[in-house]
Amino acid sequence: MNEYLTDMFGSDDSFCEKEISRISYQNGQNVMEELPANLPPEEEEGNVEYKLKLVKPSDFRMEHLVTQMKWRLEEGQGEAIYEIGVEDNGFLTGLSDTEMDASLSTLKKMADRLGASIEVLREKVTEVGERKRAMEVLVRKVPDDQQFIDLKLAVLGNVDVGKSTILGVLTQGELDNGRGRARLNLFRHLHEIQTGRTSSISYEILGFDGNGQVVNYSACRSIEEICERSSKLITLIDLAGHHKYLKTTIFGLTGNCPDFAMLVVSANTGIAGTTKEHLGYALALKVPVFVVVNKIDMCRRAVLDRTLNQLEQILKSPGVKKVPFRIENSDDVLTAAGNLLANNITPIFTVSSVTGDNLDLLKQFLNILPPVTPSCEREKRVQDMTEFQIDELFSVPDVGTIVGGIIHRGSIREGDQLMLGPNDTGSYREVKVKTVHRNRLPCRLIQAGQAACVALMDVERKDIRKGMVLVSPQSPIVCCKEFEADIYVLFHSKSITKNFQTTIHIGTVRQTGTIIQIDRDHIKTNEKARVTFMFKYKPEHIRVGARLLFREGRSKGMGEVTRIIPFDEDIHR
Ligand SMILES: Nc1nc2c(ncn2[C@@H]2O[C@H](COP(=O)(O)OP(=O)(O)OP(=O)(O)O)[C@@H](O)[C@H]2O)c(=O)[nH]1
Repeated sequence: MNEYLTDMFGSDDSFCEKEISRISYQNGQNVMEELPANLPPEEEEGNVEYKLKLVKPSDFRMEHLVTQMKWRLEEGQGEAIYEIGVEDNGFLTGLSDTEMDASLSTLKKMADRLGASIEVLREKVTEVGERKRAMEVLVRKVPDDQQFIDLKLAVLGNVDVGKSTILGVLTQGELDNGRGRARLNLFRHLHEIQTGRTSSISYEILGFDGNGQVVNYSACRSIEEICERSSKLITLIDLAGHHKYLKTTIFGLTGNCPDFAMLVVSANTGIAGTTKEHLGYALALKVPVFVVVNKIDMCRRAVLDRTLNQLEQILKSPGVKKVPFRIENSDDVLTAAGNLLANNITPIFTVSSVTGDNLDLLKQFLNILPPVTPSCEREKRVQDMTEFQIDELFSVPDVGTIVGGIIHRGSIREGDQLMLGPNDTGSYREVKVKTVHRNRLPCRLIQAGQAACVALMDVERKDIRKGMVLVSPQSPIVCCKEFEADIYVLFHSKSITKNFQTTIHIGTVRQTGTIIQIDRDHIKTNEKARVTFMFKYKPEHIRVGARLLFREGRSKGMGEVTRIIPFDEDIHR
């Protein structure tokens, strides 16, 4: 973390101007070059496979090809990219039409054997001498232990930029009228309909079928139907834009562990209000970001260019160090999705929710967004002891108490015996899982990384609070009221000393805490320190290595938990 990120959180709104004068930039140009004529050499690991041709393979070779496809799909958690007509060193040799047709037919047979679908993403035609073609194909197969491939996407941005509207348009399949029509069905509370502002977190889903076609409410009547028809499902987490709801927004971001964040900016107002702060939080939590500039129907080209330039300066600034990449066509979408994680690219879309301009590019991008966690890491977490973090509570007549949240480790099945806690005195109690639901549908099993709802037997709602966990009975207890952390102050008007009180966010834990020890007299903006925090009210279940954010008024900081001081009830009496 360096000092420039503090500009994201500081109260100094002249940041953009300062940055513009500090950095030279190529006005309006994509920093990425055009897709090269050749690709980088094939990598052994990962989900991308190069195949020069797949013409009439022998039975023996076919077996090998199918096994290899299965492995590539596992590497990509259900998605693999095949580059046909490309040599292992990345050279785009290309194939004649007949060879390409035969290769695609073999690829289709291989996919059929595994129950996977194929979708051609793009084609390159080389015209030097004889006409030759190379193709990029997406192979998708929902892993056996999953109902669909799923990703979580947090939607961030200032108030009124059109976050709920974009979600409404994507999930309902109907354009907006510029006066709030599309966002209407996303609101949860009466006061939200009255003010038009999102104050709580709402979750929407957008599906894609095996051919990359959108599956949403335009053709489906229920969430069940969307889930059934989708092979990839994106959960869109609509977070509030207004400053007043910043705590809820941070909670949504830390508690939901999104795979990606979509920062929405209004073309006519540019970087305003909470935009920089939202971007800063996503960066602090290391969530990959892409930007959607909305409402392009409302402004002149010059105004849009000013917004884009402003954005590019912030993204390129030393604290952010991203490569802004404007998306203008389908080719850009594929380049951006392929480079998002490895090459620090931040794609910038320019759309209108009223005219629908470029929304097809955004949908295409969402369809091919790759999974973030490497498959080996995911597998390790699935095998680990269970830990489910609670971020929502419901009481349903005839069912009882239901907890919603994310399973970070292990798996949960109906009938499992788990420990629920910590309560106010730091203890955990045995509970039995009645049923498990994902996307409002019952399911057999949930696994690490998934968001789900778990109905518990014989537990009263009043005995549970957000931030509690469900863990395996064998799990080591990591409950504490005091913990050590390395912190970094993003903004404080003076200096932070011992006894400083702040709201601490760690995953779904949100509680006031006090610095009771600090390894120096005081810390100011841009400075680091090792501190000991003490929660004000009750012990919490947290882990070493967890990222934390703290915020009080205009003071903001981030850090990492380095040591847990195990909670001993007697000491705290
Ligand atoms: N002309 C035009 N209006 C839009 C567009 N997108 C959204 N709007 C309008 O902008 C207003 C604000 O949209 P919302 O979706 O409520 O904004 P929001 O970012 O979700 O706001 P918060 O929930 O308060 O954070 C509504 O009246 C929309 O109809 C667009 O592309 N063009």
